[in-house]
Amino acid sequence: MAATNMKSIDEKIARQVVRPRPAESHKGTFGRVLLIGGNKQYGGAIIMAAEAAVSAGAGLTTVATDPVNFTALHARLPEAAAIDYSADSLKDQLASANVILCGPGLGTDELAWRILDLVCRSAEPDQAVVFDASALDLLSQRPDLLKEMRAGELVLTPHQMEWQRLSGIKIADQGDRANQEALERLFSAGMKNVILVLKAHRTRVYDLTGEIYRNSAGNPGMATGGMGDTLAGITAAFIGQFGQRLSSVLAAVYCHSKAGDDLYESSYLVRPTQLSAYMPRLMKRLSTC
Ligand SMILES: NC(=O)C1=CN([C@@H]2O[C@H](COP(=O)(O)OP(=O)(O)OC[C@H]3O[C@@H](n4cnc5c(N)ncnc54)[C@H](O)[C@@H]3O)[C@@H](O)[C@H]2O)[C@@H](O)CC1
Ligand SMILES: Nc1ncnc2c1ncn2[C@@H]1O[C@H](COP(=O)(O)OP(=O)(O)O)[C@@H](O)[C@H]1O
Repeated sequence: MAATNMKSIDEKIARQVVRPRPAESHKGTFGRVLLIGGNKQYGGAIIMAAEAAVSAGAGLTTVATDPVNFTALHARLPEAAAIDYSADSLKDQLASANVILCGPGLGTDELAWRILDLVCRSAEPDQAVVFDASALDLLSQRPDLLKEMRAGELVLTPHQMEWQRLSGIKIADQGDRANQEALERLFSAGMKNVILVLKAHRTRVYDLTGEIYRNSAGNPGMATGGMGDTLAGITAAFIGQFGQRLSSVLAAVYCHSKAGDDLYESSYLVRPTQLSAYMPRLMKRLSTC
């Protein structure tokens, strides 16, 4: 196992990543993000993820979902385009995206398996893939799919129960050494750009170099369904506009929790949609002073 070294995820990292926008930029500068998920039961999950992606600065956002969610998505988020995730056009969308987020509210039925298989097989080295929620539950039954992926960057964002399913490590035993070893088992030796975001009260981020990062922000007001979908959307947007880099993921983790902390100062709980709405102001502050 590689040597371990703990670092803090704090405002300094976020400030280095969230820089002022170049004057001559356009929507294409900030990434094409494709979000896949939202079955008939969990349309809210992919809508929250998409709202987070748009609010965190994704240049172009497309949502591939069950058509039953189209009206709600268009009403809630006119900035995003929508396609049917069971249609052949998903292949074209997968080919043209810079960042693919797969999983929020996807479910675990046969269609979900087909979609996951397509994402795993089609991702190219110039693309980043973020797996969250249902996609992680499916991958816990077929972890071999991960080893075959060619994506330039692969980000897994499990909470502790999802990580238990994927790694086989019980929540009580999820120490740094065990987590690192499980990550190394899940991926081929040659894969470099793999990032594990293990969500909890103090989220930890691991990569295959042995570095470990511990989040310094976050609060119990964020313990609300949809908060992880929101982090996944912010993460995809940050990779899309700031690049396929570990620092983009660390900044996303920090900004998500810092936004939660700012709102928690005057509110008993933090709704995921409020957190998303606050993101542009937080990013402006981080980028300017
Ligand atoms: N409005 C919506 O449509 C929502 C849909 N969701 C989707 O629902 C699907 C299944 O999610 P479920 O929440 O039912 O099942 P999960 O598998 O996500 O969670 C199962 C249980 O794990 C436990 N757990 C233990 N440690 C935890 C930790 N550190 N953080 C979070 N949970 C922890 C919790 O008690 C939780 O009820 C996913 O696809 C997800 O995206 C959720 O994101 C919630 C909101
Ligand atoms: N008590 C807490 N302290 C700090 N952060 C929290 C707390 N509870 C939840 N969070 C954060 O909220 C998010 C919850 O993610 P997740 O459980 O996947 O939600 P969902 O599946 O409902 O979208 C994670 O980023 C987690 O770190």
